[in-house]
Amino acid sequence: MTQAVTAAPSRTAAAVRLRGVSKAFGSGSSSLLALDQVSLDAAPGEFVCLLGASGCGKSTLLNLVAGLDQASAGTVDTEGARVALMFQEPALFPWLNVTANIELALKMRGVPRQDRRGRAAELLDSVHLGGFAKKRPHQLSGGMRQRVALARALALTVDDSDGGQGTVLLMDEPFGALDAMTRDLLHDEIERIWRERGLTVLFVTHNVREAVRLGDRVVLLSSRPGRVVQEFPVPFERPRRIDSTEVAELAAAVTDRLREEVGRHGA
Ligand SMILES: Nc1ncnc2c1ncn2[C@@H]1O[C@H](COP(=O)(O)OP(=O)(O)OP(=O)(O)O)[C@@H](O)[C@H]1O
Repeated sequence: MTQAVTAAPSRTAAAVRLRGVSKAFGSGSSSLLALDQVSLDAAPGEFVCLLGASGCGKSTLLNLVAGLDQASAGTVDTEGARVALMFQEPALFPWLNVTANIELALKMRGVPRQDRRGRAAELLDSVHLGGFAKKRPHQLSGGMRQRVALARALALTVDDSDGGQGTVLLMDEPFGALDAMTRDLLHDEIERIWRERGLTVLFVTHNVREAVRLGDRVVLLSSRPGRVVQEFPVPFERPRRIDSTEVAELAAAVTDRLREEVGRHGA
């Protein structure tokens, strides 16, 4: 294996900082501890993948970072960053065309009416959907719908002062429902957009190879309750191929560790 290895850039501040975060659902004897004392940082511009068995609290963790839910203990800090969330289901409004779906997000972000059409066109160009502005969601493939969902997430974070720097994008298995070929293309796309916009990404997936293909770092969570078990830096040069030897080898090591965890908890 002769692939070049690049050192991770030195980073100082954190865009996302979790310290001793626990989350319990319910109370008394029926209470369920979903996250237990999770401490985790994502540096500005870092791509962090969260991996774990089903039910280990990955979505709960993203919801806490998004401010959609409150931690039972500990602190969640996003340093004033704009935070957007993207899910496995694109959840577009079916009665609106692609442009109108994006314009609605821009409206929610407070972009003046006269600027919305142009901004929506820019965002659609950036996800390579410039020719599909008038289509309704049902006229698009699953991969295209996820591109629209990505453009909409970016629309919710527009800020002219910094061109997108200072945005935290939370992605909850965004490509989980797509076929392998489409997913591969979208890996290239999200990597390009992440780079161009200097986004900080927290990316939840069940797919170990996907995590190694995309992440600067892969964070492995245990289940019941979710705890950080191990972090794997991914030092390989980008762009990576999901079927490359180096990705496969590291993914195998991560999978072994994941199996140990799943075995321990009987999930
Ligand atoms: N609102 C809720 N009320 C009660 N329990 C919840 C709630 N949300 C999540 N849980 C429980 O917390 C645990 C963690 O759930 P979460 O959805 O965060 O896991 P996950 O790792 O994202 O799972 P998956 O990989 O299957 O999507 C699970 O046991 C789940 O049943």
